Amino acid sequence: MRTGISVEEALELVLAEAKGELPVEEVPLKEAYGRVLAEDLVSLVNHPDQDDTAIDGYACREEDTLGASRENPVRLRVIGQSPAGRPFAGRVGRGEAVAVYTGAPIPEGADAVIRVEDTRREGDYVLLFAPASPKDIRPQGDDLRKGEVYLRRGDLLTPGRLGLAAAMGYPRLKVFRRPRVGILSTGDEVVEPGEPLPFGGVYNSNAYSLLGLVQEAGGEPVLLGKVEDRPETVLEKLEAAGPLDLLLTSGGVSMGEYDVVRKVLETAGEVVFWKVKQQPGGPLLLARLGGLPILGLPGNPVSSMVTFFLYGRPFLFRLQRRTDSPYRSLEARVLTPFKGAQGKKVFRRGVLSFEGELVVRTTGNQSSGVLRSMALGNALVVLPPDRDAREGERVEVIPLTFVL
Ligand SMILES: Nc1nc2c(c(=O)[nH]1)N[C@H]1C(S)=C(S)[C@@H](COP(=O)(O)OP(=O)(O)OC[C@H]3O[C@@H](n4cnc5c(N)ncnc54)[C@H](O)[C@@H]3O)O[C@H]1N2
Ligand code: MOO
Repeated sequence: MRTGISVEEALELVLAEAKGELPVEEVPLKEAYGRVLAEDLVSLVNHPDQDDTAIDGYACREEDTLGASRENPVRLRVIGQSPAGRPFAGRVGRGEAVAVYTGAPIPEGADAVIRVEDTRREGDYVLLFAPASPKDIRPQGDDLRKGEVYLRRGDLLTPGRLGLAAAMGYPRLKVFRRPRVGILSTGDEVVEPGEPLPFGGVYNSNAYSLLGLVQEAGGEPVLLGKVEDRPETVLEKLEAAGPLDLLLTSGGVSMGEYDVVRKVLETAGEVVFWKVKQQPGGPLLLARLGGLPILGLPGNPVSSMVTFFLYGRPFLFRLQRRTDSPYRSLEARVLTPFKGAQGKKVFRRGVLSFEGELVVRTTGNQSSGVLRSMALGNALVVLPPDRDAREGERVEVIPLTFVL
């Protein structure tokens, strides 16, 4: 077992556990939002399908209209129309025009369009007060070319990508099965909301903040309740949970030897590391039980959330082969001081905003037990070991908003 490792080493060891392949399932487009593509998508069509018009007006030959103006209009004979979806079948010859509507194919023979505002219809004829131009013709395949790959395995299906998949002609998509993430709480003082709170008790907030974080990361949370004192209960809960891709435990990792989860992991499984040089979340533990990776998150409400965000989320992204990063760093100017820690990388909670530049303020009390900081804050302020941040300095911040 390794111990007292850096944040970077810990992340590497966690990611090395994301070896499994998630099964692939097929879903209709209307259920695919927020899922992760399991295949590259090649466009089945061109978009536009043909050269088409971006404006309502008339299609004609540019050379027939050169020099047209208010004073000297050009007169063309209207030989038909081409609404979107019902293309004009004939050919546009010299001195002729076809009425076209946005999205309609440009009729054969025409190489320019003019907007209706620059014309006047006179029975079978149209007067052009300006030259027609090719600039409002959208060439075939301007957006999508048949046979080209526009979406890749591992791409999160955002609204724009869902629309793109539809535009490429796919009614159903192959996506990865959501990773199943077990959430197991420990601690005799922990009770479920709704139950009476005994003396010294605390409501189980970790299970629910983790449930939200797992869902944000594309996973399917499986609430496993609370572990009792007997080591067998851990194994019983795991058996009852069915197959999992990751297990999160919360609590009972700081001192270890009295903790039931740690006992089980040391005897029935294998501890990879325990303790990372960071705050909050220093007592983080990584283990395996059978083939199942386990993150032993510290019990303090802020610590369990921050460690999931820094390690659990990247693990789930890697497992889903996600092409986007689990988090990103920005630089912001500090408007309130933040305190660092000796020998530890520190993750304070802040409110990030744009006020002519990116600025960050503290959420207030930075204790690992003050969950309000995670509810108020929208960013982690990252301080290297042995470094405070004074007002006016620039610091690294990691937004906690989940799609950038
Ligand atoms: N002597 C030492 N004491 C502590 C150390 C240490 O190194 N030496 N480390 C501190 C740090 S850092 C942290 S973080 C915590 C981690 O503690 P555990 O993971 O063992 O968690 P617990 O002791 O069970 O609980 C800590 C705290 O969190 C509350 N908690 C636990 N589970 C939940 C839950 N599901 N929902 C809400 N709150 C929960 C619990 O009541 C405690 O207040 O240890 C420090 N101590
Ligand atoms: O570092 Mo512990 O994780 O909150 O106090």
